[in-house]
Amino acid sequence: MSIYTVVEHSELNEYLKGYDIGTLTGFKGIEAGVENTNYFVSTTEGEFVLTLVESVSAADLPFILGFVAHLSARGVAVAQPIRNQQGELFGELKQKPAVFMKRLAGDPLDKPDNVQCEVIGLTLAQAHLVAVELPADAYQNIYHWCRNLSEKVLPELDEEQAGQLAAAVQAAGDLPWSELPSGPVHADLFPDNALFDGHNLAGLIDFYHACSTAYLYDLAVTLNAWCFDEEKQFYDTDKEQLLLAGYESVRPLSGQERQCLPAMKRVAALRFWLSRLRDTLFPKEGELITVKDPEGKRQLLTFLENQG
Ligand SMILES: Nc1ncnc2c1ncn2[C@@H]1O[C@H](COP(=O)(O)OP(=O)(O)O)[C@@H](O)[C@H]1O
Ligand SMILES: N[C@@H](CCOP(=O)(O)O)C(=O)O
Repeated sequence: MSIYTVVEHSELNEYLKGYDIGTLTGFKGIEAGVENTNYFVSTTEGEFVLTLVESVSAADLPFILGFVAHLSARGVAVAQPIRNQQGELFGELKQKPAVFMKRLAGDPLDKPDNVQCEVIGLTLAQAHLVAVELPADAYQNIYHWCRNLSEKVLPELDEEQAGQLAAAVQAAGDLPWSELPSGPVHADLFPDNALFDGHNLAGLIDFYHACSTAYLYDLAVTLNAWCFDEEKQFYDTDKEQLLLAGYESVRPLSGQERQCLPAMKRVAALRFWLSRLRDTLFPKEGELITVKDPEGKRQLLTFLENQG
């Protein structure tokens, strides 16, 4: 559980006065999540999720929440952000940017099945098609991001891991980033960021990694997260084929994207190995904090490197 910032009843009551979503009847810290503080909030008007955003600054939120609001308005299955009485998508509570979203009915997935993989592939492609309508603001060069973080992390690693990390960062720089179709993407579409009710997708959540970058990177992150079982060290090719088929039923990959996909899956593995290393080696302070094991992503990278 990650609750970095504790909110009192009176503080939430006061904050709710800036919204037209009823008065407070109850609230509870959420026992999942890694990077932000989340509460389930019940009011006389319905069920909501309050997020105190810890992972990005307020300056990033117009892009992130504008992207989610656009997806929602265009009918992509995402949690709907709530505007306050000033028409803004976020305010401030406990000196943190604070966001209300409608609470979705489903549950986050742990181990997705084949049908859920196909559904997520299709939904991801719908998001990419609609994202094309937005300006590609907040461009993130994933290679530079990895290179910068690797400089901080490398001195802490043993020789073998440092060698693997440095080689993977160099390989990430070899991809033709500027030639690949790019736009706003989720960038963290793990199964715990998709709420399902059986095979019905209630919606995608947690857009706080959203940025503009190659759509293929977003697809690679999603493939790795949905098809690789970190405990069993098993990349499920049936799931991969179904996820890709779902995706390409809406947005077929170009020849270049298809050719770059194996290398991009290695970049995606590297990206999350690095962020988990950072969170383990340099933990944030907080009341109750979940840190995911970096080793699973290093093993995924090794698996993908051995595949060639
Ligand atoms: N709109 C929503 N509807 C229902 N549950 C939600 C919603 N947003 C977040 N949650 C719950 O909160 C948990 C943590 O949210 P998440 O955005 O993944 O946090 P973090 O950014 O800290 O990783 C989710 O796993 C889910 O249980
Ligand atoms: N998905 C990332 C961690 C980011 O946390 P999230 O809860 O915001 O998705 C990982 O698995 O390393």
